[in-house]
Amino acid sequence: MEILKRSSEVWLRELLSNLDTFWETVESDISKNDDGASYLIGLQRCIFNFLSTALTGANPSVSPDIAENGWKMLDKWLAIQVIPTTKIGILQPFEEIFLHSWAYPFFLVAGDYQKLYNFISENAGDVIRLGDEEYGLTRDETVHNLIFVLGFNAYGGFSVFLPSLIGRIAGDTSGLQERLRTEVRKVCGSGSVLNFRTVNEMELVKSVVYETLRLNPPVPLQYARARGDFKISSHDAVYEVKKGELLCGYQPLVMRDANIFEDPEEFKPDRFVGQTGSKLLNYLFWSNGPQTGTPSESNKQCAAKDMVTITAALIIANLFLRYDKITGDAGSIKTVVKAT
Ligand code: HEM
Repeated sequence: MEILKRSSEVWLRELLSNLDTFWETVESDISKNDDGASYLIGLQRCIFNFLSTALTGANPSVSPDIAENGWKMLDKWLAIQVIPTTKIGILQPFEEIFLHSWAYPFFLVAGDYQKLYNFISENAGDVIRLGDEEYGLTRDETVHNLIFVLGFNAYGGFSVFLPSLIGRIAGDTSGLQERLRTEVRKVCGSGSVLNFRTVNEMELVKSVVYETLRLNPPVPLQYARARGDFKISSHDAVYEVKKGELLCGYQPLVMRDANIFEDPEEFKPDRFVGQTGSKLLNYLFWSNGPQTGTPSESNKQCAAKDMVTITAALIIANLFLRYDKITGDAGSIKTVVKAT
């Protein structure tokens, strides 16, 4: 949380400059390919460069190997951790036997991990000093924790979330793009620039972010072991939970609760707009807690709960300052029409 607070100035600058590079690459790829261009590699590169600089202060541009391959190193490190819990959908029981039955050994990614370790250790001086002076952490502890927050929480989370957000917008044919564009340009017109304050005024943009997280929570499962006996209530029943029992929360089910959300299976861009809409934020749980909650050391809610939604809103706003229209899906962009 301290790192997030300290990084707020760098955050916006790094996000926007890396997005410029990303969209320039997409434009150049589209111009070479009539069928459109896959953007996932460019997006991951963008997210990695932006987050590494914003969170740790280590800018990948100082290391050609990390700038070129850092995102790939994290992908492999993430893969061996999440494959045992991820449904692939191939023939059972082989998936259970071969993919979900053991933890993968660290040596498979040890070389790349060491490169990331050295990069952070050599280039994240301010944050490492902070860990030492304010929190009594050794260099080793700080670097491992930075790699985890950067690689798993931040890079992993955005790598899953952003394709579904971009795909939702690029694939829309209901007129949503026109409405988003109008809102963004109204707020950012007449001399106002895009920043945390102006993006906060964009009600529809924020609602689209929330609605995407409601229908496609990037981290669908949460587990926890009860620390004591307690009772948990649903709309119509109360369940007793005993100390030590393992609980599993499945977000896609929770956030399609028909008692709370009208037409729960439908993507409604305006769902969270206005006073009635904002009450629904009490039931938006993508961050392992309600959107109206506060992450703290005494809960397990995503430390970057607000940064994630505001960053996603900035990405949409930036898109509609740059383009009038885009078409594509969660993996590729087919066409872009530059802002007139
Ligand atoms: C789209 C991006 C993100 C998503 C979807 C996401 C989602 C989540 C979720 C679901 C949890 C709870 C995990 C659990 O206990 O089961 C969590 C925890 C956490 N997230 Fe995020 N997160 C994102 C981005 C970030 C970023 C950018 C940071 C950077 C600081 C961050 C830092 C954390 C931390 C430190 C925790 C652990 C909190 C604790 O255990 O007390 N997350 N995140």
